[in-house]
Amino acid sequence: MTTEGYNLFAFLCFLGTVTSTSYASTPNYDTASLNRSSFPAGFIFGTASSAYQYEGAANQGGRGPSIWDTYTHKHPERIADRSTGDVAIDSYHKYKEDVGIMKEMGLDAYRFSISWSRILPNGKLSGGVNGEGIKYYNNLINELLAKGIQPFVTLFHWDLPQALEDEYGGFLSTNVVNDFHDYVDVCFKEFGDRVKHWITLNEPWSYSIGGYATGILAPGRCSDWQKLNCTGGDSGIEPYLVSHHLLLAHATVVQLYKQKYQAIQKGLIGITLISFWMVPFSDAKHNQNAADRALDFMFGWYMDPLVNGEYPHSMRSLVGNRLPKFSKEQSEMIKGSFDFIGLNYYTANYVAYAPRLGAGHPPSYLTDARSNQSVERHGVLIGPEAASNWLHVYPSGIYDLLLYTKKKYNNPLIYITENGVDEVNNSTLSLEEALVDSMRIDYYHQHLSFLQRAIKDGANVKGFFAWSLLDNFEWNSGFTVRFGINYVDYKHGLKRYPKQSSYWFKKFLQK
Ligand SMILES: N=C(Cc1ccccc1)N[C@@H]1O[C@H](CO[C@@H]2OC[C@@H](O)[C@H](O)[C@H]2O)[C@@H](O)[C@H](O)[C@H]1O
Repeated sequence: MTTEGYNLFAFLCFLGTVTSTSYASTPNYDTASLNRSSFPAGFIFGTASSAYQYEGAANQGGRGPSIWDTYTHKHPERIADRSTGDVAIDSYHKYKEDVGIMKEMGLDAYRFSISWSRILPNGKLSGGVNGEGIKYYNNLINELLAKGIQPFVTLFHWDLPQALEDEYGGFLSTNVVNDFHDYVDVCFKEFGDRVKHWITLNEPWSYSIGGYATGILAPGRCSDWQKLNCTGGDSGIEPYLVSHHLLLAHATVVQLYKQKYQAIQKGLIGITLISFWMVPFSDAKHNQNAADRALDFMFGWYMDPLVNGEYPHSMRSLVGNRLPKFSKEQSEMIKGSFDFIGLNYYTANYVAYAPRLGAGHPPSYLTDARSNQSVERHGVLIGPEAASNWLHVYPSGIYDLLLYTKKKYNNPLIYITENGVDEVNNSTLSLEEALVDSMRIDYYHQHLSFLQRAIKDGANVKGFFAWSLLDNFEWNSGFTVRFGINYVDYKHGLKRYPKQSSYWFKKFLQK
C-alpha cells in the first residue's frame, strides 16, 4: 500500500468508518488525560525494529549470511512456523513507505539495527566493505532525516556474520572484539555525521541466554543434559563467556567512539539491556533476596560492570570461577562506558527462593541464582498473558524497574528502547478484525502512565520506543505472533495497514 493509500485508510479508520468488532472491554483510550504534553518538552517518542526481523533481501545487495540465516535454514523446526527472515517484511525495498508511516503517525525517532554482514559480508574488514550495504543505510538515514525523524542505530541485534561463527565460534572467542571494533569503525565513519544516538548491543542477556543456555535463539547452544536438541554447548560456562566478550566488545567500541569520533560528531553512545521486574513471591526475606538475585542475574550482570567495573557480588559468589574475571585495565575500560542506558521493558515475574535445583545435573545459569521465576502465585497470573507465554502485562513494573535503576545505579540517562505486547497471528480474522488491537492501546496507555510517574519521581528518562512499528519476523516465534502497531498482510504483498493503536498513537503524539 502506498503512503497515500495508507493515509486514506488511516483516515477512514480514524473516522470510525472501518468499524471494529466487539471490544472485550472499554479500556482507557483517553488521550486528553495522557498525551505527548504529559511528558517533558523534547521527550522523544519512537518505534523500534531490527535488521533481520524487518529487512529481508537476505541474499540481495551483497549481504553475507548471518547466524540467523543458518539457524532458520538448517533448523526450521526451531522456528514456530518454520519461517525465515529471507524476505521478512521487505523493509529493504519498502523503507520509504515505512518512513512515511512514521511521519504520518507523528513519531520523532526510529530505532533500527545495521546488519553486520550487509556491511562486511564475511564479518572481517579484510573481506571488504559492501558498498551496496553502505548505500542502503545511507538511503534509510537520509529518508528519516528528510522526514524529520531521528535515527537511533543499534550496531548488533543478534545477527552475527556466519563467517565469524565458523572461524572462531563468534562471541565464544575473544577474537570477536577486534572484528566488532573494525565493523563499528566503518559505521561511525560512514554514518556518524548524521547518526547522533548509537546503541552498541541489543540485549546481551537474550543473546547469551537464548543462544547459549536455552538454545531457543541462534546459534542454539545449551548443555546436552537439557535434552533440547541443542547444537552442542555448556549452559554452565558459555553464557558467562559470551556475555564477558559482549561487554568487552561494547566497551572497546565506546572507547573508539570517544577517542576518535565523539568530539567531532557530537553524538551519544549507549547499550540496550532487557530486564523483567522481579516480584518477591511473598514478603518472606528469602523470597525478597531471591528477587534481588534474579535482578542481578538478568540486569546487574551488565549494569554492575558498566557502573562499577565488576560483576555483582551475588554472581561472583554463586557462579565462582565459571564467571570470567576482568583485568584491571578491562574493568577501567568498561566502568562508565555509556552516555545512556537503553532499557527494554515488557513484563514481570514472581521470584521465590530455590535451593540448588536440578540435583544430578552440573551447575548452570539455569540454577545458579538459587531462584525460581514464575508467572503465577496461588493460581493467579501476575498479569494477563499476551500471545507470547513469557509476556504477562504488568505495567507498574516499568515504574519499579526505573526507580530501582535510579537508586542502585546513580540515576543514569535512560531511553526506553523497547516496550510492547503481542497478539496471536490469527488467520481466521478478517482484515478489519485483525486491526482491532484494544489490548495494545490499553497496554501502552498503562505503561506510559507509569513511565510518566517514574519521570515525575526523578527517573532520568528522555525517550520511549514502542516495539514495534510493524508486525515482523519474531525470532523463534516466526510470524505466529504480531507486535506491530501497524499490521502487515503476509498473504497480500506485505501491505501495511494501521491497527487501532496506530491512530491512538497519532492522537497521543499530536503537538
Ligand atoms: N525478545 C526479547 C527477549 C526474549 C528473548 C527470548 C525469549 C523471551 C524474551 N527481547 C526483545 O523482544 C522483542 C519481542 O520478543 C519476541 O516475543 C515473542 C517471542 O516468542 C519471540 O521469540 C521474541 O523475539 C523482539 O522482537 C526483539 O528483537 C527483542 O529485542
